[in-house]
Amino acid sequence: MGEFHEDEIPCLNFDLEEEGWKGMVSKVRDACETYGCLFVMYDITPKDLHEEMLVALKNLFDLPEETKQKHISSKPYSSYQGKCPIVPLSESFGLYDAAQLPDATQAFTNLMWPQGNPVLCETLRSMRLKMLELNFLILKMILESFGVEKQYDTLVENMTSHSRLMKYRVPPPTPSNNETVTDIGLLPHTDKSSLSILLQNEVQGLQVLSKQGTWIQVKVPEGCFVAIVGDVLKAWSNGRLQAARHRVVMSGEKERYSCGLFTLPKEETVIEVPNELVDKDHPLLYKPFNYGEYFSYFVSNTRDDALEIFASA
Ligand SMILES: O=C(O)CCC(=O)C(=O)O
Ligand SMILES: [Fe+2]
Repeated sequence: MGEFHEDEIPCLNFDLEEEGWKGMVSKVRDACETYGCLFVMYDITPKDLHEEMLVALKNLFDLPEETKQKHISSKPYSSYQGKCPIVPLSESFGLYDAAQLPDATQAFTNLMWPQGNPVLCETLRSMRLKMLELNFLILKMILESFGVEKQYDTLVENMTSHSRLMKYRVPPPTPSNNETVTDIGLLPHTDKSSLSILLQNEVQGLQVLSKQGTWIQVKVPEGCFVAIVGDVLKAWSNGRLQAARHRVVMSGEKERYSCGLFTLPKEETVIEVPNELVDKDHPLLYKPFNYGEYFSYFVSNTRDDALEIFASA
């Protein structure tokens, strides 16, 4: 088990005027290779959107259970998930494409508040757009760092998005009879996305597995986003970028709220390592594969090593 300090995960201030684009591109690439994740300070307008979003999340999860259960989707990981016996501390909503389709946010808010809630709807929409913008900005930096920025327009065309809204309850006190209680909020996984952007309240709980195999308690600086490399970028980059395995472990006495914006390829897209990323020192690790087929394979097998089994060359 190697040494690993939480504060090694870089926190980058995306004030590009001050730092310069090229310098930032190389720092993002380093972080994605070394940790598969980074913190980003990203200028938010209006300034308190982050706080408004956290209030919106609380209001949403405070709704009665039967209202929340109305959010049903045929897509996996999208319906409202309330009491789940494996991870009883967490509750979540998934929304497909919601960042790009303004009507989807409206439809969702109308379902939750039939009398309307325009303020909350606007907060959700603005925050999702901000997170989508940041997601694409980082993807652009990654392509540029590999000298394949000409692929950016195609990547954007072939990309869709998914967002998740999450609440984690306070874990129950440890019983005196030594019975184990679960403090797991979210089981260990790698994201099936290209890149994920997360936002959270002040309650920490996210843990990332280091290359050395130890769980790192991540301390997300206030107001920062977390960017996490998903399976798709790992495969596309011929294994050079790390898909960070992560989980949520709850402690303390406050509820945790978070929200994620995931970019993912449209179902029919073929993920293929660019020729520029294959050479004598970097033999091809992943054969071309169809994203929709990979996702279905994962949904029906939910194996940790799904990517390796499905797409190894
Ligand atoms: O709540 C978090 O911070 C993590 C969420 C997450 O990993 C996910 O939704 O994939
Ligand atoms: Fe995740």
